[in-house]
Amino acid sequence: MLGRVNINLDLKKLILFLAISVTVITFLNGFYSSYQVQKQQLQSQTLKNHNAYAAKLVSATDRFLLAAQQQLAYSAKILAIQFNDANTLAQEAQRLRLQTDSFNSTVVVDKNGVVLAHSPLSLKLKGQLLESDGAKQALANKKPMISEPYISAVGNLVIVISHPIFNSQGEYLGYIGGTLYLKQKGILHDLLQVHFHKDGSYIYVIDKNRRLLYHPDVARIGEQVFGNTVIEAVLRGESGTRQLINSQNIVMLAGYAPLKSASWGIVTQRPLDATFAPLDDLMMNVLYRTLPVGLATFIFIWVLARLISKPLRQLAETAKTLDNPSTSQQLKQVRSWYYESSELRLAMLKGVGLLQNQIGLLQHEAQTDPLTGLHNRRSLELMLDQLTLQQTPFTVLAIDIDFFKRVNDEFGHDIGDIVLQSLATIIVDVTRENDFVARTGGEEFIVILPNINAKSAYQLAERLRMRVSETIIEPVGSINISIGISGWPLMQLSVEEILKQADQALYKAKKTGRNRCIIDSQFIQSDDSQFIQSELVEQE
Ligand SMILES: Nc1nc2c(ncn2[C@@H]2O[C@H](COP(=O)(O)OP(=O)(O)OP(=O)(O)O)[C@@H](O)[C@H]2O)c(=O)[nH]1
Repeated sequence: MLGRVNINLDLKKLILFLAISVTVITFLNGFYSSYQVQKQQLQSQTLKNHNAYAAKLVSATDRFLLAAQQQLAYSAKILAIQFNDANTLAQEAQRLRLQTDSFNSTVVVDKNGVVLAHSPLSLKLKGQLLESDGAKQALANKKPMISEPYISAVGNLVIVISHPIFNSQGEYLGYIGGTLYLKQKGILHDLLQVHFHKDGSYIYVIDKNRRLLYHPDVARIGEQVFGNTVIEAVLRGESGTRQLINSQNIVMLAGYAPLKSASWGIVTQRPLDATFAPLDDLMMNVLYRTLPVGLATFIFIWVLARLISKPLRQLAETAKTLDNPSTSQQLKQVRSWYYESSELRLAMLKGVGLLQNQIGLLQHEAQTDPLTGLHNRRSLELMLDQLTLQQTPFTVLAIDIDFFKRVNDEFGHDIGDIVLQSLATIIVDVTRENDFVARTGGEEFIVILPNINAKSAYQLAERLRMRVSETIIEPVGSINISIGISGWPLMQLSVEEILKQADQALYKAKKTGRNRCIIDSQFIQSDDSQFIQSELVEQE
C-alpha cells in the first residue's frame, strides 16, 4: 500500500517561491552591479577631477610666480639706475608690497647682504645683515630665484622670490626680494584655500625637499613628508592620479601635477569614504523608490499565483472524493481558465462519470440477488442499519418454502429456481413499494415492513401465504410457505436478536405443521393494538 505523504508544499507556494526568488535575485544582482559600476565611475571621475584641479592650481600658481618674478624684474631695472637713492629704494619696496599684494614683505639688499630698504617698515631690518639661507642663496646665485623655505630674520617661515640688480656696466649691486609668509595669510593661501572643500577634499603644495609649503593644517606647513608615493611621483615631474593611504592611514583618491616655475608639486585629494558616501545615500534612495514597485510586484505575483493555482487546487481537492456522487457537480463549478486545468477538468469529469457508473453497477450487483433480482443479505443489513439509525419501527417477516427439497428432487434444480423467482414476484406484488424484500438464503426470504403494527403485519403475512398457496406455478403446481413474524423495537433487543426471534417463530410454524404464520409471543405482547393471534399462540 502506498502511504499517504503529508506534503505542505502546494502549487501556489511554489509559484510564489519561484517568482519571488527570481525577482529578488534579479533585483539584488541589478542593485549590486549598478552599485559597483557607479562606485567605479565615481572613483575614476573623482580621480580625474582631482587631477584636473591639480593642473588648474598648478597653472594659477605658475602664473602667479611668473607675474611676481616679472614685477621684481621690473623693479630691479628701476633700482639699477637709482640704487644709491635711499628714498627710491624705500618707495619701490613699499610700492611693490602694497600695489600688487603679491608679497607679505619686500626687501632691497646690497651685494653684501645688508638691507637697504624694506616694507613694511615695522620689520626694522634696515642696515641689518641678512644671514638667512634665502638671502645667502640669492647673493650667491645672482639670478632670479625662488628660495627654499627658511625661518626669516623676524622668525617667520618664508620663501623669498628674488631678482638680482645689475647696473648698466653689468656690475652686481644686490637684489630685490619679495617674501611669502607660508604660515600666514597671503597670496599663496588666497590661491589655494578656495579649493579646501568641506567634503574632505584638500590640497597641499610640496617642494623638492618634500617639505609642505601649503597645507590646510597650518601646523604641518614646513613639515617634511617621506614615503608618500604621490609626492615621489609629482617630484619626478609626473602628473596623474593615484589611490593611496595617507599619513593618517586614510585611503585617499589623489590628483597631482608639478609646477613649471618652481620645483614644487601640487596634490589635491579626497578620502575614499567621503567619495562613496553620496553613493550610499543614492543607493538607499534607489532602494526606497524601488520598494513601492517591489511591493506592487509582490502583490501582483501573489494574486497571479492564487489565480493559477486555484483551479488545480480545486481539482486536487475534488480528486480526494471521486466516489462521491456530488463530485461531478463540484468539477463543473471549477473555473478552469487555462489550457492545462481545463483539459484536466474534462478528463476528471469523464473519469468520474465512468467511475460512478462502475460503482453504481458494482453496488447494484453487490446488493442484489442475481436469481430473483431482490435485495440480498448485504443490502438487508444496510437497510436495517438505516432504519435503526432513523429509529423507524419495523416488522420482520421470515419466509421459507415448505418442502422445497421435494420440488428440486422431483422437477430438478432449474424448476426450483423458477419457483423461487415466482415466489419473489408474488412477495413483491403483495408488499408495498416502501417495504423491503430480500432473499437471504436458498429458499429463505426476509420482508421488512416499516411503520406497521403486529396486527397489520400478520394480516399481510396471511394474505401473502394464501396468495402463494393459491398460485399455480407450472409445472410444479402450488407451493406453501411458512412465515415467522417479529418486530423492532422490542425490549432493548438488537436487530440481530429480532431477526433470530423471527427465525424462531418461523421454526415454530414449520414444527407446528407448516403453511402458517406465527408471531413471536414477545412481539405480540409489546403491540398496543390489543391484537392477539390466539390460534398461533396456542400452537406453541
Ligand atoms: N432450485 C434451487 N434450490 C435451492 C436453492 N437454494 C437452496 N435450494 C434447495 O432448497 C432446499 C431446502 O431444503 P430444506 O432445507 O431441507 O428444506 P425444505 O425441503 O424446504 O423443508 P422445510 O423447510 O422443512 O419445509 C434444498 O434442497 C436446497 O438444495 C436455489 O437457489 N435453487
